Amino acid sequence: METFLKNLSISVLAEILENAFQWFVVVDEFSNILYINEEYCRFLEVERKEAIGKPVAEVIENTKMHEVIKSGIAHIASPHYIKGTYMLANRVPLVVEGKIVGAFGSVIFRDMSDWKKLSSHVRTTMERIQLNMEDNSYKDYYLGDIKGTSAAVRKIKETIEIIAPSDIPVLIEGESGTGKEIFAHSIHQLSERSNEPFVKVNCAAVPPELLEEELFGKYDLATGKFSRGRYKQADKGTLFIDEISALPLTLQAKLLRALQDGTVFTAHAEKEEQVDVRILASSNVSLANLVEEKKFREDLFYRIQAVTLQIPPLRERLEDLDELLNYFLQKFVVQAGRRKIVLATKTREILQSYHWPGNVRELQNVLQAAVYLAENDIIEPSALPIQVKKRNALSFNTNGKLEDILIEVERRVIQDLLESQSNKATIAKQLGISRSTLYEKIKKYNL
Ligand SMILES: Nc1ncnc2c1ncn2[C@@H]1O[C@H](COP(=O)(O)OP(=O)(O)OP(=O)(O)O)[C@@H](O)[C@H]1O
Repeated sequence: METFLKNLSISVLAEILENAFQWFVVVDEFSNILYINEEYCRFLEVERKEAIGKPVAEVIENTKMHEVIKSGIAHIASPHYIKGTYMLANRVPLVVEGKIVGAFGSVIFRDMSDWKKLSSHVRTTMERIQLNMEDNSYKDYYLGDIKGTSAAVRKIKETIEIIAPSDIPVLIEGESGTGKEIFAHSIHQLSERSNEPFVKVNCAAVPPELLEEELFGKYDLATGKFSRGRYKQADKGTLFIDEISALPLTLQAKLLRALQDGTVFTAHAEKEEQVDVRILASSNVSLANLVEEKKFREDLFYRIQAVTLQIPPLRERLEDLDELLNYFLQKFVVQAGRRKIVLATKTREILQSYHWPGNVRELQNVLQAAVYLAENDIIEPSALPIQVKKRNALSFNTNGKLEDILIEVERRVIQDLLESQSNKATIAKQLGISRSTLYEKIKKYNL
C-alpha cells in the first residue's frame, strides 16, 4: 500500500481529505482525535485545533468509534443521529500489523433526506434498467450458473447435457422458485440454437383472452399490419412456455397443430407460415394429473413430455443449501457495495432448519434483504423475516425416537419465544407452565 502512496506528499493527501465531499475523523486506539477535516469542524461548530487530541465523544455526539476500536468490527452505512438529524456514517478499524491502532470515520450523507433522495433515484434507475432488460432480452444462464451438487441436481444436469443438443421438447416440472427457468435457459445455451432467439411466454401472467395474440400474433384490420407473436419470434430458436398448465384448452389445440405442422396460422392472417421452434415448457403442478382431470389435452401432453425433468423442492435437497447460501451472500454483498459480510452461526442454523416453501427464490430474497438490513459485518438472526425465524415443524428431523423429537420441539419453541419476548413471566403464562418450570428448562437447554 505504502508504495502506491509514496508519490503523494502530505500536503496533497491533506488537500484530498479536506475536499472529498465527506466529513472525516481519525482517532487513535484510545479514541482521541488525531485528524478531523475542516468541513466536519464547521458543521460541529468547533475549532479544529481544539478538537485535535480530545476524546472523540467530547466532540462528536453519539459517536461509536470506541465500539469499533473495541470490537474490530466495521460499521458501514450506519445511521448516526447528530445535531438533530440522521446521517449515514462508516466507521472502520485501522489495523496495522494485526493490531488495532485506531479507527477512521466518515459521514457519507449529511442527512437522511439526502440519502433517501439518492436511494430512490438509484431504485428508479435500476427498475428502468430491469424493465429494459426484461423487454429486450433475457439473462444468459449456463449450466455452471446452476448451483448445487445434490444427487438430484447432478442427475438433472447430466440429462441436460445429453438432451440439450437435440430438438426434443422438454417438460420441466417443479414447485415455484425451484429454478425451472434457469434450467430452461441452460438447455437453450447448450443447444445448436444458442445463437438464435430464446423467447419466453408466461401463460399465467398474460390474461387468457390476450394469450392467443401473445403467442400467435395479431392482425390489425384497420392498418392491415400483422404483429408477430412469440411463437414466430422464436423461429429457429427456442420457445419457453412457462406455466403451460394455465394455457386454455382452445389454445392447447392450436399449439398442438402448430407443433405438428411446423406452421402458424393466425386468426386473421391469410397464409400459413413455416416456423421452426424447439419447445421447452414448465409447470408447477403435475401435468399428468391435469390430463386425468381432463384439464390438459392428452395429445399435447404426450407431444411435450418425452423428456421430463423433475426439479425437487429445496427442502428435499438440503445438501445444496450451504452452496446456495454462500453464493447468494457473496452476490448480494457485492451488489450492495458492502464489504465482506458473514452469517452469525445462529443465523446459519436458523436458515438450515427452515423448510423453504418458496424454494431457491425465497432463499435468495431472504438473503438479499438480510444483507441490506445488516448493520455491521455480521448478519444476526434479527435480520431474518419472522416466518423464517419461527421455523416450521416440518423441518424437524423425524427419523429419531419420538422422545428425542419432542425434546427438540420443546427446546426450539422456548428458544423462539425467548428471542421474541424478554418477559419470562409472559412466556411461562403463554406456555401454561410455572415460571420455575420455565427457568429449569432454560437451564436444561442452556438457552
Ligand atoms: N440452483 C440454482 N442456482 C442458482 N440460482 C438459482 C438456482 N435455482 C434457482 N435460482 C434462482 O432462483 C430464482 C427463481 O428461479 P426460477 O425463476 O428459475 O424458478 P421457477 O421454478 O421458474 O419459478 P416459477 O415457477 O415461480 O416461475 C431465480 O432468480 C434463479 O436465478
